[in-house]
Amino acid sequence: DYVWPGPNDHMEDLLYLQSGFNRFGFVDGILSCAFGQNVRGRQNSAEWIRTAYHDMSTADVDAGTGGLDASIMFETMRDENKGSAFNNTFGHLHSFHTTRSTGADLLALAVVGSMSVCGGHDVPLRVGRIDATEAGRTGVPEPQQDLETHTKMFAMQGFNQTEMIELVACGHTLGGVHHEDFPEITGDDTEGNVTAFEYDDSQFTFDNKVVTEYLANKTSNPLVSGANDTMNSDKRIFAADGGATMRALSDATHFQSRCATLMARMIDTVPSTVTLSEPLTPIDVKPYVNTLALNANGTVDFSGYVRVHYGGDTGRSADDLSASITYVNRAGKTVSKPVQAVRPTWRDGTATGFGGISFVFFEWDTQVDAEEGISAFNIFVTTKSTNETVEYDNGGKGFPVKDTVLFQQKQSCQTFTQNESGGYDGSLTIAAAVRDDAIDNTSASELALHYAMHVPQGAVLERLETQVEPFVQTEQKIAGYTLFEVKNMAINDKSDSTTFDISLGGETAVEFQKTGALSQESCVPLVQ
Ligand code: HEM
Repeated sequence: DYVWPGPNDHMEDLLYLQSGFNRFGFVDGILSCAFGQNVRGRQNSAEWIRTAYHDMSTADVDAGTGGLDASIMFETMRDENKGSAFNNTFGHLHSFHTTRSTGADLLALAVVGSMSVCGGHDVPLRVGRIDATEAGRTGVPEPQQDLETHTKMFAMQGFNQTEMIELVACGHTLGGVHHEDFPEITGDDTEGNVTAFEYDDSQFTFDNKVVTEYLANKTSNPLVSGANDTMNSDKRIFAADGGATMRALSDATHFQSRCATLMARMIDTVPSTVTLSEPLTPIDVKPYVNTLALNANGTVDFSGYVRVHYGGDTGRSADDLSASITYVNRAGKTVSKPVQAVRPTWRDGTATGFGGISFVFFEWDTQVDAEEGISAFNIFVTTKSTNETVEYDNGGKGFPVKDTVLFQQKQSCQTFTQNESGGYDGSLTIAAAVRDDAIDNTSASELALHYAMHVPQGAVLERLETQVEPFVQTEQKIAGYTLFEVKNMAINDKSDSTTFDISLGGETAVEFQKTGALSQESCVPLVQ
């Protein structure tokens, strides 16, 4: 059973919080299946799926190398990777790239999201992919190659002949061929012109028209009916088994189910060194601690959200729910009366994600006595109509909270100033309050910032490198805590929105805090 915090919490947020309250907004690049930021000829959903296939297609499953590892971002200059789709795709993934969401996992999510937005069946999302740090081998299939070559290439990727036909048909239900990139196929090189794989705007829907139109001998697919037969790779592939697989795919339900299965296999083809998680499922009741910080009154501000899954087969209805928390002090004793968590008015406090999953949020905001401290909290969800309350205690131990080191967000800040060469120099200050009894036990110098610095690597995504920086003790002491700072640390302009952890004595004390929240804020002193 799920225990909070989990290693995939952030990916679960990216998958399930698309719109509404506390949205993460991965969907913004695929607001509809046809969406392409109004750039003529661009369809992001199609580009994202094509990018994933090109990244995966250089896998050698017997050798256990390649697969979905984002190596494509280093391979965009190759002839086998024509067009702007790959850089565009990673341009979107860029703002979601963190230590908890690799480029390759985000590319897998891009496929899952595109399938969802375009009306395909749900594709399960496993996570744990690791990003390549350099280009991989060549070997993406190209239209001018013959059937035997393609069959061998797909076999190397782990797909037999039937699966090759299916995967190509599943991919080529979206988008089309760009004239500027493939004039030898389309007979025209006008920028922005696209010959779609399907008639009547059906390339904007994940359906099996690419199959039925092919079987009816009336297809717009330029890889079937193109004037230059050498380039008609879909024609050769679709007919490879005499049409049996294509006839089977003319059944819409069979098409959808095979495509969901094969798209999942496509994104789950990873190097043998990678272990993928089980498919993510919506976490039933999940908390978010937004603030745990010392305030000027010498108490600890403790605020966050309770997120409850409703609808579907949960049996819950958002309007019939309320939530509260209680917390336990450092000694393990329940000290608080229930703290009511309030449903926000913003977006009705609800959010939805891929796969039609819905959540309702409740917000709590309270103060904890600094001396008594806090070690855990429990969540209570009440069904108002029946007055029935269920306690969620995270598998028995409560939802853990560490109050040894507090990240002082208000005392932290980040600024950027323009330098002489026209770029920006950043400066970051992070403040933390450390409980005095913890300093006595460990040397204060062991308090360290672990900063995920973005380092350019000749690709759209930067490499994330952990920069470890010691904190310096300040004179300021409040309520049994001493303030520490990493002051005016120089950061590059690629790192304007990243994350950090804080460790004490080699152990992580504060995790995955976002610096984006600090932008343009000035550090506010903690005055009593
Ligand atoms: C022998 C195998 C394949 C060949 C030769 C091939 C070839 C092509 C070509 C030439 C294009 C036009 C690209 C452009 O102009 O932007 C294209 C588009 C596309 N391909 Fe493939 N493809 C193959 C397999 C696949 C597979 C297995 C998938 C995914 C499962 C896929 C997904 C797509 C998508 C979604 C597009 C549309 C891109 C857009 O509209 O931007 N392809 N393919």
